[in-house]
Amino acid sequence: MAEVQRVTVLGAGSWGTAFAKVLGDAGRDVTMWARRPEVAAEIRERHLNSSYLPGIELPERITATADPAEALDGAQAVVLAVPSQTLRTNLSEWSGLLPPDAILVSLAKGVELGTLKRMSEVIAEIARVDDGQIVVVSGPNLAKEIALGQPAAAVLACTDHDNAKAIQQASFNQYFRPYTNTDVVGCELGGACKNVIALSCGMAAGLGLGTNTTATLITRGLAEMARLGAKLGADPLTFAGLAGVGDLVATCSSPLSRNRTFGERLGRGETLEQALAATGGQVAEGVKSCTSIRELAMGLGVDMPITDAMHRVCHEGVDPRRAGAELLGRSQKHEWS
Ligand SMILES: NC(=O)c1ccc[n+]([C@@H]2O[C@H](COP(=O)([O-])OP(=O)(O)OC[C@H]3O[C@@H](n4cnc5c(N)ncnc54)[C@H](O)[C@@H]3O)[C@@H](O)[C@H]2O)c1
Ligand SMILES: O=P(O)(O)OC[C@H](O)CO
Repeated sequence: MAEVQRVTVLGAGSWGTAFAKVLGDAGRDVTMWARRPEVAAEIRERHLNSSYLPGIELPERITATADPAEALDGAQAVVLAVPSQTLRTNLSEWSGLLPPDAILVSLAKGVELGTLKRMSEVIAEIARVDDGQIVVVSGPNLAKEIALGQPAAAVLACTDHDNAKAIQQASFNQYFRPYTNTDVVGCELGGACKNVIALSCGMAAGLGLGTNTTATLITRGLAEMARLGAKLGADPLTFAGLAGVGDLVATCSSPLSRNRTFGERLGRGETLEQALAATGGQVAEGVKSCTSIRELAMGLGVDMPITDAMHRVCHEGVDPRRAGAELLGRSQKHEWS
Protein backbone atom coordinates (compact mmCIF):
# COMPACT_ATOMS: atom_id res chain seq x y z
CA MET A 1 0.00 0.00 0.00
CA ALA A 2 1.54 3.30 -1.15
CA GLU A 3 1.59 6.14 1.37
CA VAL A 4 -0.57 9.11 0.45
CA GLN A 5 1.22 12.39 1.23
CA ARG A 6 -0.04 14.90 -1.38
CA VAL A 7 -3.80 15.43 -1.28
CA THR A 8 -5.98 17.83 -3.25
CA VAL A 9 -9.38 18.90 -1.94
CA LEU A 10 -11.73 20.19 -4.63
CA GLY A 11 -14.30 22.41 -2.92
CA ALA A 12 -13.69 24.84 -0.06
CA GLY A 13 -17.09 24.77 1.62
CA SER A 14 -17.74 23.63 5.20
CA TRP A 15 -16.86 19.97 4.91
CA GLY A 16 -14.15 20.37 2.25
CA THR A 17 -12.36 22.84 4.52
CA ALA A 18 -12.86 20.78 7.70
CA PHE A 19 -11.67 17.62 5.93
CA ALA A 20 -8.63 19.49 4.58
CA LYS A 21 -7.86 20.44 8.20
CA VAL A 22 -8.20 16.78 9.24
CA LEU A 23 -5.66 15.83 6.56
CA GLY A 24 -3.33 18.71 7.46
CA ASP A 25 -3.49 17.79 11.15
CA ALA A 26 -2.67 14.21 10.09
CA GLY A 27 0.57 15.51 8.51
CA ARG A 28 -0.45 15.55 4.84
CA ASP A 29 0.39 18.27 2.31
CA VAL A 30 -2.96 19.64 1.20
CA THR A 31 -3.89 21.88 -1.72
CA MET A 32 -7.46 23.13 -1.86
CA TRP A 33 -9.37 24.37 -4.89
CA ALA A 34 -11.88 27.13 -4.13
CA ARG A 35 -14.40 28.38 -6.67
CA ARG A 36 -13.93 31.99 -5.55
CA PRO A 37 -10.36 33.37 -5.85
CA GLU A 38 -10.82 35.46 -2.70
CA VAL A 39 -11.62 32.32 -0.67
CA ALA A 40 -8.46 30.64 -2.06
CA ALA A 41 -6.39 33.73 -1.21
CA GLU A 42 -7.71 33.88 2.35
CA ILE A 43 -6.89 30.19 2.94
CA ARG A 44 -3.43 30.54 1.36
CA GLU A 45 -2.42 33.81 2.97
CA ARG A 46 -4.30 33.98 6.28
CA HIS A 47 -5.06 30.28 6.95
CA LEU A 48 -8.73 31.10 7.37
CA ASN A 49 -11.95 30.39 5.50
CA SER A 50 -14.21 32.96 7.11
CA SER A 51 -17.11 32.38 4.67
CA TYR A 52 -17.62 28.78 5.81
CA LEU A 53 -15.74 28.17 9.07
CA PRO A 54 -15.30 31.53 10.77
CA GLY A 55 -12.79 31.62 13.60
CA ILE A 56 -11.13 28.31 12.68
CA GLU A 57 -7.38 28.49 12.14
CA LEU A 58 -6.21 26.15 9.38
CA PRO A 59 -2.87 24.32 9.43
CA GLU A 60 -0.03 26.16 7.66
CA ARG A 61 0.59 23.13 5.42
CA ILE A 62 -2.74 23.77 3.65
CA THR A 63 -2.47 25.93 0.56
CA ALA A 64 -5.20 26.94 -1.91
CA THR A 65 -5.79 28.09 -5.45
CA ALA A 66 -8.75 28.86 -7.72
CA ASP A 67 -6.99 27.07 -10.61
CA PRO A 68 -8.00 23.37 -10.74
CA ALA A 69 -4.96 22.36 -12.86
CA GLU A 70 -2.60 23.88 -10.31
CA ALA A 71 -4.56 22.27 -7.45
CA LEU A 72 -4.43 18.80 -9.01
CA ASP A 73 -0.78 18.77 -10.03
CA GLY A 74 0.95 15.79 -8.35
CA ALA A 75 -2.05 14.72 -6.24
CA GLN A 76 -1.97 11.14 -4.91
CA ALA A 77 -5.54 11.46 -3.63
CA VAL A 78 -8.28 13.84 -4.76
CA VAL A 79 -11.10 14.70 -2.37
CA LEU A 80 -14.36 15.72 -4.05
CA ALA A 81 -16.10 18.18 -1.72
CA VAL A 82 -18.89 19.72 -3.78
CA PRO A 83 -22.68 19.27 -3.57
CA SER A 84 -24.21 16.04 -4.92
CA GLN A 85 -26.27 17.72 -7.58
CA THR A 86 -23.31 19.64 -9.06
CA LEU A 87 -20.70 16.86 -8.77
CA ARG A 88 -21.29 15.60 -12.33
CA THR A 89 -20.76 19.07 -13.85
CA ASN A 90 -17.82 19.90 -11.58
CA LEU A 91 -16.09 16.60 -12.23
CA SER A 92 -16.65 16.80 -16.00
CA GLU A 93 -14.60 20.01 -15.95
CA TRP A 94 -11.82 18.41 -13.92
CA SER A 95 -11.70 14.86 -15.32
CA GLY A 96 -8.92 15.57 -17.86
CA LEU A 97 -6.76 16.99 -15.06
CA LEU A 98 -7.00 14.08 -12.61
CA PRO A 99 -3.72 12.18 -12.10
CA PRO A 100 -4.60 8.68 -13.46
CA ASP A 101 -3.66 6.69 -10.34
CA ALA A 102 -5.00 9.11 -7.75
CA ILE A 103 -7.49 7.69 -5.24
CA LEU A 104 -10.76 9.64 -5.57
CA VAL A 105 -12.41 10.40 -2.23
CA SER A 106 -16.10 11.28 -2.17
CA LEU A 107 -17.50 13.49 0.61
CA ALA A 108 -20.94 14.21 -0.86
CA LYS A 109 -24.05 12.67 0.68
CA GLY A 110 -26.82 12.48 -1.87
CA VAL A 111 -28.47 10.66 -4.76
CA GLU A 112 -28.39 12.35 -8.16
CA LEU A 113 -31.69 13.67 -9.48
CA GLY A 114 -32.70 12.13 -12.81
CA THR A 115 -30.11 9.33 -13.01
CA LEU A 116 -30.80 8.18 -9.39
CA LYS A 117 -27.11 7.32 -9.09
CA ARG A 118 -25.07 7.26 -5.90
CA MET A 119 -22.08 9.60 -5.86
CA SER A 120 -19.49 6.86 -6.40
CA GLU A 121 -21.44 5.75 -9.47
CA VAL A 122 -21.35 9.30 -10.87
CA ILE A 123 -17.59 9.51 -10.16
CA ALA A 124 -16.86 6.14 -11.80
CA GLU A 125 -18.83 7.21 -14.88
CA ILE A 126 -17.32 10.67 -15.32
CA ALA A 127 -13.73 9.99 -14.22
CA ARG A 128 -13.78 6.58 -15.98
CA VAL A 129 -12.22 4.75 -13.08
CA ASP A 130 -12.87 1.37 -11.51
CA ASP A 131 -14.99 1.51 -8.33
CA GLY A 132 -11.99 0.23 -6.34
CA GLN A 133 -10.32 3.60 -6.92
CA ILE A 134 -13.13 5.48 -5.14
CA VAL A 135 -13.29 5.86 -1.35
CA VAL A 136 -16.52 7.14 0.21
CA VAL A 137 -16.41 9.09 3.47
CA SER A 138 -19.49 8.90 5.70
CA GLY A 139 -20.53 9.01 9.35
CA PRO A 140 -21.44 11.56 12.05
CA ASN A 141 -19.21 14.40 10.85
CA LEU A 142 -20.70 17.84 11.44
CA ALA A 143 -18.03 20.04 9.86
CA LYS A 144 -17.85 22.69 12.56
CA GLU A 145 -17.31 20.19 15.39
CA ILE A 146 -14.57 18.41 13.43
CA ALA A 147 -12.92 21.74 12.60
CA LEU A 148 -12.90 22.52 16.32
CA GLY A 149 -11.01 19.28 16.90
CA GLN A 150 -13.84 17.56 18.76
CA PRO A 151 -13.47 13.75 18.62
CA ALA A 152 -15.43 11.90 15.95
CA ALA A 153 -15.29 8.68 13.98
CA ALA A 154 -16.03 8.14 10.30
CA VAL A 155 -16.30 5.31 7.78
CA LEU A 156 -14.11 5.04 4.69
CA ALA A 157 -15.88 2.69 2.31
CA CYS A 158 -14.21 1.17 -0.73
CA THR A 159 -14.40 -2.13 -2.57
CA ASP A 160 -10.57 -2.11 -2.59
CA HIS A 161 -9.54 -2.46 1.06
CA ASP A 162 -5.98 -1.23 0.37
CA ASN A 163 -7.25 2.09 -0.96
CA ALA A 164 -9.54 2.54 2.07
CA LYS A 165 -6.51 1.77 4.28
CA ALA A 166 -4.40 4.33 2.41
CA ILE A 167 -6.94 7.08 3.12
CA GLN A 168 -7.33 5.84 6.70
CA GLN A 169 -3.57 6.23 7.19
CA ALA A 170 -3.66 9.65 5.54
CA SER A 171 -6.50 11.04 7.64
CA PHE A 172 -6.36 9.63 11.17
CA ASN A 173 -5.25 12.09 13.83
CA GLN A 174 -5.82 12.91 17.50
CA TYR A 175 -9.49 13.78 17.03
CA PHE A 176 -10.53 11.95 13.84
CA ARG A 177 -10.84 8.15 13.88
CA PRO A 178 -11.75 6.63 10.51
CA TYR A 179 -12.80 2.99 10.16
CA THR A 180 -12.66 1.07 6.89
CA ASN A 181 -15.66 -0.72 5.37
CA THR A 182 -16.23 -2.49 2.06
CA ASP A 183 -19.99 -1.79 1.89
CA VAL A 184 -20.00 1.24 -0.39
CA VAL A 185 -23.70 0.93 -1.22
CA GLY A 186 -24.81 0.90 2.43
CA CYS A 187 -22.49 3.74 3.48
CA GLU A 188 -23.62 5.96 0.61
CA LEU A 189 -27.32 5.24 1.13
CA GLY A 190 -26.99 5.89 4.87
CA GLY A 191 -25.38 9.28 4.23
CA ALA A 192 -27.96 10.32 1.64
CA CYS A 193 -31.07 9.05 3.44
CA LYS A 194 -30.24 10.51 6.86
CA ASN A 195 -30.37 14.04 5.40
CA VAL A 196 -34.02 13.47 4.50
CA ILE A 197 -34.81 12.07 7.95
CA ALA A 198 -33.05 15.09 9.52
CA LEU A 199 -35.40 17.34 7.55
CA SER A 200 -38.34 15.51 9.13
CA CYS A 201 -36.87 15.80 12.64
CA GLY A 202 -36.29 19.51 12.15
CA MET A 203 -39.85 19.87 10.90
CA ALA A 204 -41.18 18.12 13.99
CA ALA A 205 -39.14 20.48 16.20
CA GLY A 206 -40.47 23.45 14.26
CA LEU A 207 -44.00 22.22 14.94
CA GLY A 208 -43.18 22.20 18.66
CA LEU A 209 -43.04 18.42 19.02
CA GLY A 210 -40.74 16.69 21.49
CA THR A 211 -38.23 13.90 21.95
CA ASN A 212 -40.60 10.95 21.44
CA THR A 213 -41.44 12.24 17.97
CA THR A 214 -37.75 12.75 17.13
CA ALA A 215 -36.87 9.24 18.34
CA THR A 216 -39.75 7.79 16.34
CA LEU A 217 -38.62 9.55 13.16
CA ILE A 218 -34.98 8.49 13.66
CA THR A 219 -35.93 4.86 14.28
CA ARG A 220 -38.51 4.56 11.53
CA GLY A 221 -36.14 6.50 9.25
CA LEU A 222 -33.52 3.88 9.97
CA ALA A 223 -36.05 1.16 9.10
CA GLU A 224 -36.87 2.72 5.73
CA MET A 225 -33.24 3.34 4.75
CA ALA A 226 -32.37 -0.24 5.73
CA ARG A 227 -35.25 -1.53 3.54
CA LEU A 228 -33.85 0.38 0.56
CA GLY A 229 -30.35 -0.85 1.35
CA ALA A 230 -31.49 -4.48 1.55
CA LYS A 231 -33.03 -4.17 -1.92
CA LEU A 232 -29.81 -2.73 -3.33
CA GLY A 233 -27.51 -5.36 -1.76
CA ALA A 234 -26.15 -3.34 1.19
CA ASP A 235 -24.92 -5.10 4.32
CA PRO A 236 -27.66 -4.67 7.01
CA LEU A 237 -24.92 -4.16 9.66
CA THR A 238 -23.85 -0.93 7.96
CA PHE A 239 -27.08 0.76 9.09
CA ALA A 240 -26.28 -0.12 12.72
CA GLY A 241 -22.91 1.60 12.31
CA LEU A 242 -21.48 5.09 11.88
CA ALA A 243 -22.97 5.67 8.42
CA GLY A 244 -26.42 4.62 9.65
CA VAL A 245 -27.43 5.16 13.29
CA GLY A 246 -24.33 7.28 13.96
CA ASP A 247 -25.03 9.86 11.30
CA LEU A 248 -28.79 9.79 11.94
CA VAL A 249 -28.30 10.65 15.61
CA ALA A 250 -25.84 13.47 14.86
CA THR A 251 -27.77 15.05 12.01
CA CYS A 252 -31.25 14.61 13.44
CA SER A 253 -30.39 16.08 16.83
CA SER A 254 -27.86 18.84 16.15
CA PRO A 255 -28.76 22.49 15.56
CA LEU A 256 -25.56 22.60 13.45
CA SER A 257 -27.18 20.39 10.80
CA ARG A 258 -28.26 22.35 7.73
CA ASN A 259 -30.89 19.72 6.92
CA ARG A 260 -32.41 19.74 10.39
CA THR A 261 -32.37 23.55 10.46
CA PHE A 262 -34.03 23.67 7.04
CA GLY A 263 -36.80 21.33 8.22
CA GLU A 264 -37.29 23.37 11.38
CA ARG A 265 -37.90 26.49 9.30
CA LEU A 266 -40.53 24.67 7.22
CA GLY A 267 -42.13 23.37 10.42
CA ARG A 268 -42.33 26.91 11.76
CA GLY A 269 -44.28 27.91 8.66
CA GLU A 270 -41.60 29.34 6.37
CA THR A 271 -41.88 28.65 2.65
CA LEU A 272 -39.33 26.61 0.72
CA GLU A 273 -38.00 29.83 -0.79
CA GLN A 274 -37.58 31.47 2.63
CA ALA A 275 -35.79 28.40 4.01
CA LEU A 276 -33.53 28.25 0.93
CA ALA A 277 -32.65 31.93 1.29
CA ALA A 278 -31.68 31.34 4.94
CA THR A 279 -29.05 28.70 4.06
CA GLY A 280 -26.65 31.42 2.88
CA GLY A 281 -25.81 29.28 -0.15
CA GLN A 282 -24.81 26.22 1.88
CA VAL A 283 -26.27 22.95 0.72
CA ALA A 284 -29.07 21.09 2.56
CA GLU A 285 -28.85 17.94 0.45
CA GLY A 286 -32.05 16.33 1.72
CA VAL A 287 -34.20 18.94 -0.03
CA LYS A 288 -33.27 17.47 -3.41
CA SER A 289 -32.40 13.94 -2.33
CA CYS A 290 -35.90 13.40 -0.90
CA THR A 291 -37.08 13.41 -4.53
CA SER A 292 -34.35 11.17 -5.99
CA ILE A 293 -34.46 8.67 -3.09
CA ARG A 294 -38.26 8.52 -3.28
CA GLU A 295 -38.08 7.81 -7.02
CA LEU A 296 -35.37 5.17 -6.48
CA ALA A 297 -37.49 3.49 -3.79
CA MET A 298 -40.67 3.61 -5.86
CA GLY A 299 -38.89 1.97 -8.81
CA LEU A 300 -37.79 -0.87 -6.54
CA GLY A 301 -41.14 -1.23 -4.77
CA VAL A 302 -39.68 -0.12 -1.41
CA ASP A 303 -41.94 1.73 1.03
CA MET A 304 -40.28 4.94 2.37
CA PRO A 305 -43.14 6.91 3.94
CA ILE A 306 -41.07 9.59 5.72
CA THR A 307 -39.05 10.29 2.57
CA ASP A 308 -42.28 10.47 0.58
CA ALA A 309 -43.73 12.91 3.12
CA MET A 310 -40.63 15.14 2.91
CA HIS A 311 -40.89 15.22 -0.89
CA ARG A 312 -44.53 16.22 -0.69
CA VAL A 313 -43.86 18.98 1.86
CA CYS A 314 -40.81 20.36 0.01
CA HIS A 315 -42.03 20.03 -3.57
CA GLU A 316 -45.81 19.59 -3.63
CA GLY A 317 -46.78 22.26 -1.12
CA VAL A 318 -48.22 19.88 1.46
CA ASP A 319 -48.47 21.43 4.94
CA PRO A 320 -46.05 19.78 7.46
CA ARG A 321 -48.92 19.25 9.94
CA ARG A 322 -50.97 17.41 7.31
CA ALA A 323 -47.94 15.32 6.27
CA GLY A 324 -47.50 14.31 9.92
CA ALA A 325 -51.15 13.38 10.30
CA GLU A 326 -51.02 11.30 7.12
CA LEU A 327 -47.91 9.43 8.34
CA LEU A 328 -49.75 8.51 11.55
CA GLY A 329 -52.93 7.56 9.70
CA ARG A 330 -51.39 4.92 7.44
CA SER A 331 -52.65 1.35 7.78
CA GLN A 332 -51.51 -0.51 10.90
CA LYS A 333 -48.59 -2.91 10.43
CA HIS A 334 -46.02 -5.15 12.11
CA GLU A 335 -42.82 -3.33 13.16
CA TRP A 336 -40.64 -5.29 10.72
CA SER A 337 -42.99 -5.78 7.76
N1 LIG B 1 -20.92 20.31 6.21
C1 LIG B 1 -20.92 19.14 6.82
O1 LIG B 1 -20.96 19.07 8.05
C2 LIG B 1 -20.83 17.87 6.01
C3 LIG B 1 -20.38 16.71 6.64
C4 LIG B 1 -20.34 15.52 5.92
C5 LIG B 1 -20.72 15.51 4.58
N2 LIG B 1 -21.12 16.65 3.99
C6 LIG B 1 -21.46 16.58 2.57
O2 LIG B 1 -20.38 17.11 1.82
C7 LIG B 1 -20.88 17.71 0.62
C8 LIG B 1 -20.34 19.13 0.54
O3 LIG B 1 -20.84 19.79 1.68
P1 LIG B 1 -20.26 21.15 2.26
O4 LIG B 1 -20.71 21.21 3.65
O5 LIG B 1 -18.82 21.32 2.01
O6 LIG B 1 -21.13 22.14 1.34
P2 LIG B 1 -21.03 23.72 1.23
O7 LIG B 1 -22.31 24.18 0.68
O8 LIG B 1 -20.54 24.27 2.53
O9 LIG B 1 -19.85 23.93 0.14
C9 LIG B 1 -19.96 23.46 -1.18
C10 LIG B 1 -18.68 23.81 -1.93
O10 LIG B 1 -18.83 23.41 -3.29
C11 LIG B 1 -18.48 24.50 -4.16
N3 LIG B 1 -19.16 24.41 -5.43
C12 LIG B 1 -18.53 24.14 -6.60
N4 LIG B 1 -19.40 24.15 -7.61
C13 LIG B 1 -20.60 24.45 -7.09
C14 LIG B 1 -21.87 24.64 -7.66
N5 LIG B 1 -22.07 24.52 -8.97
N6 LIG B 1 -22.88 24.93 -6.82
C15 LIG B 1 -22.68 25.04 -5.49
N7 LIG B 1 -21.48 24.87 -4.90
C16 LIG B 1 -20.45 24.59 -5.70
C17 LIG B 1 -18.86 25.73 -3.34
O11 LIG B 1 -18.17 26.86 -3.84
C18 LIG B 1 -18.40 25.33 -1.94
O12 LIG B 1 -17.02 25.54 -1.82
C19 LIG B 1 -22.41 17.62 0.71
O13 LIG B 1 -22.86 16.55 -0.03
C20 LIG B 1 -22.68 17.39 2.19
O14 LIG B 1 -23.87 16.65 2.41
C21 LIG B 1 -21.17 17.83 4.67
O1 LIG C 1 -25.27 19.87 8.01
P1 LIG C 1 -25.86 18.68 7.31
O2 LIG C 1 -27.30 18.48 7.61
O3 LIG C 1 -25.54 18.70 5.84
O4 LIG C 1 -25.13 17.37 7.89
C1 LIG C 1 -23.75 17.34 7.98
C2 LIG C 1 -23.18 15.94 8.05
O5 LIG C 1 -23.59 15.15 6.98
C3 LIG C 1 -23.36 15.26 9.37
O6 LIG C 1 -22.68 14.04 9.37
